[in-house]
Amino acid sequence: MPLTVPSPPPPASHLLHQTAPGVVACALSNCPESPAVTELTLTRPDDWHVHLRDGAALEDTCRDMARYFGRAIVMPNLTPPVTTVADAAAYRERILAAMSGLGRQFEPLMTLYLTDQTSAEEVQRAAESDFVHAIKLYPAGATTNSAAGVADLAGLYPTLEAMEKHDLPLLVHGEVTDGEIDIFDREAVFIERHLAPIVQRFPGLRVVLEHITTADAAAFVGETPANVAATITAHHLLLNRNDMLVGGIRPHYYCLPILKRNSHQQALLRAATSGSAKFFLGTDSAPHATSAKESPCGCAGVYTAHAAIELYAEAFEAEGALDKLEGFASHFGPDFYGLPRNTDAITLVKHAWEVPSSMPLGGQPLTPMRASDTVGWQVSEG
Ligand SMILES: NC(=O)N[C@@H](CC(=O)O)C(=O)O
Ligand SMILES: [Zn+2]
Ligand SMILES: [Zn+2]
Repeated sequence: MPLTVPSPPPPASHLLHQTAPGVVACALSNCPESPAVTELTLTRPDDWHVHLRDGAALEDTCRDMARYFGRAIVMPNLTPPVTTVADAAAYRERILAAMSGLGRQFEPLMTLYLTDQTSAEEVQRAAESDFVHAIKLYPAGATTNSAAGVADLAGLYPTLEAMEKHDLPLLVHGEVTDGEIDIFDREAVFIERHLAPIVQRFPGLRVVLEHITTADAAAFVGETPANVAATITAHHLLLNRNDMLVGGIRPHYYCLPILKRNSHQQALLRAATSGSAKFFLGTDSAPHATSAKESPCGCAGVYTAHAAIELYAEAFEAEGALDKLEGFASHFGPDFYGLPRNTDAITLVKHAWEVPSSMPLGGQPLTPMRASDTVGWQVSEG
């Protein structure tokens, strides 16, 4: 008599179809019971930190951004920076004009650039406008176009008080600029010296620590109340400093805050895939012409807008956490900003495609992330 071998029970961590709407198979990439996910439908995502630049570049950055993102928090670090509601209104019109030929619904969410001169009246005007959604703090000299940033953080307290009162979120490039502090430590030192005191002093202020790069930042945000959140980029999830520096220096991976060691990358992956609503998608896609990156003094910034959600899908897939992508990419950002979630959807398919070696940026060549290499996911319906 043949023996009937009962099929083994599914592994405890088996993620069935129903656990995430749109996931067509087990979301564990190495699941022995079920084939890997090949298709994923998500609520339309938004990008909560992007650089669209200005002038001729806008047409190119907007084209990539409007492919499937519904909205984006647009960084104000132009030259000169966007410091007033009137500046933001004019910049928004330029973005909408660049978008107009694309036949796409896309909403730019504008931000102001905080300076030592930002007044409580400007904060109130921003809060009362329906298109300025946050104010961005760049410590002076910390990153690209930050020369006009804040020199004296304590001097800003009246402005932060006004932001807390009007419930206008503070976005933070969290790095100290002190020449004594090693570049790899600048985020952790900023948190200890500046961010922790701000969060303590203004408990009602909504704060987003942007593009976090360290275990220290993930832990700080994880431990604070719900008014403090963080964005995480795709490149900080996919890369660490070895990718940038071993076997030759790769200037296209140079960004700020700089890529950290592998243990920090692992902490970011854990935070992004944890399901915590405090961590959400912000690409920090930051285009610079190839000539400005491949230079004796190259600019900081990685361009990912051409493949953003696809790169995040790779990172989440490698963690066996594709079922956590929708919360991170499409739910937690609007929830934090007090905006409705998008109501339509996009579909990603597991299909490798090649990124061009070069893309245009306002008439100049730009080298996108994964240039001449493949990305494993593709948006099939935007
Ligand atoms: N991230 C970067 O490396 N660069 C950004 C600025 C920023 O977000 O810090 C840029 O504007 O180029
Ligand atoms: Zn920054
Ligand atoms: Zn940025």
